[in-house]
Amino acid sequence: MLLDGIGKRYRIGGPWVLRDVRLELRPGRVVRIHGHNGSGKSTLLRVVAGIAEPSKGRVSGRPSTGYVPERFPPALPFTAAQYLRHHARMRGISASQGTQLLERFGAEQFAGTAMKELSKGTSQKIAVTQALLGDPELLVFDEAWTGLDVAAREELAAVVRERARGGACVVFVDHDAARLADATDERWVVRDGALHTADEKTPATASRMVITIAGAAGSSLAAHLPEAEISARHEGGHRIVVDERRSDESLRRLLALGPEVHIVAVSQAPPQIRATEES
Ligand SMILES: Nc1ncnc2c1ncn2[C@@H]1O[C@H](COP(=O)(O)OP(=O)(O)OP(=O)(O)O)[C@@H](O)[C@H]1O
Repeated sequence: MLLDGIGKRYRIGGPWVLRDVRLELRPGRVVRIHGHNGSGKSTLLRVVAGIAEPSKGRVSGRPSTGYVPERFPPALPFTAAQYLRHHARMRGISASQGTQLLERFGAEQFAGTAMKELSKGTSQKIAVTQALLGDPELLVFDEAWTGLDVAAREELAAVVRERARGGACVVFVDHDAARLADATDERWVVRDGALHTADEKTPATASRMVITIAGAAGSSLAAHLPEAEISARHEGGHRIVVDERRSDESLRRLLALGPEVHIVAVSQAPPQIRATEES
């Protein structure tokens, strides 16, 4: 499947959430999408899943698709089993796969429970199960692991590996940087509406940059730099430590603060400064 020149905004004249995105999704690939909160990851996944229409550009070669949305519709007027049977019918398959998947995720005892009475984690198991029904060639997971218990999280990772080995393409967003780290073939970052290839370094060894600032930068500086990991006063100014992949963004934000903020130096941080997580 190819997304070509994709632009997305939610209203005419509104801001572009995605601009000129090109992404080729190939069989058997596990593709991770990174990005800050609000950068447009879910928007991109909705376009990939075919739930949202792009405002610009073309999507071609769409295969059969299963999608786990970031928020599963609550309070549906079905039991879990009825809901899964309905999806199975729409995909022209027997309902037995739904039952097997529920067993695999440890949720078979909730088949007869009304969807609106399910716990958050069990609802998520149903969301994941419906996406997997019929072995779609493309799986789109927006925080699909969130809310699952440990056993189900491991089971879902195993399913992803199996499906990818079987030729499915899996595109996912997850807050846990370690999720499927060993199985991920491609990493992309949504930044400023554009899609960038991600640095291949793992977060634990990613480089840090130190930005030294002189001038009237007050204690509120950190509020302007949400991506900064450390912000400390230093000889009449500040020192900011930031993941090198976010340093351009920090520099842009600092420049936008005006002439009283003077950037004195930008340098590599010593190796003992490590990232602990990323989004
Ligand atoms: N239905 C919508 N209508 C209008 N604006 C929207 C809609 N959905 C998302 N947006 C806006 O699009 C931008 C990107 O949102 P999106 O949910 O795609 O980001 P995200 O990277 O998935 O964020 P998060 O990590 O917080 O889930 C945000 O500015 C958001 O407010």
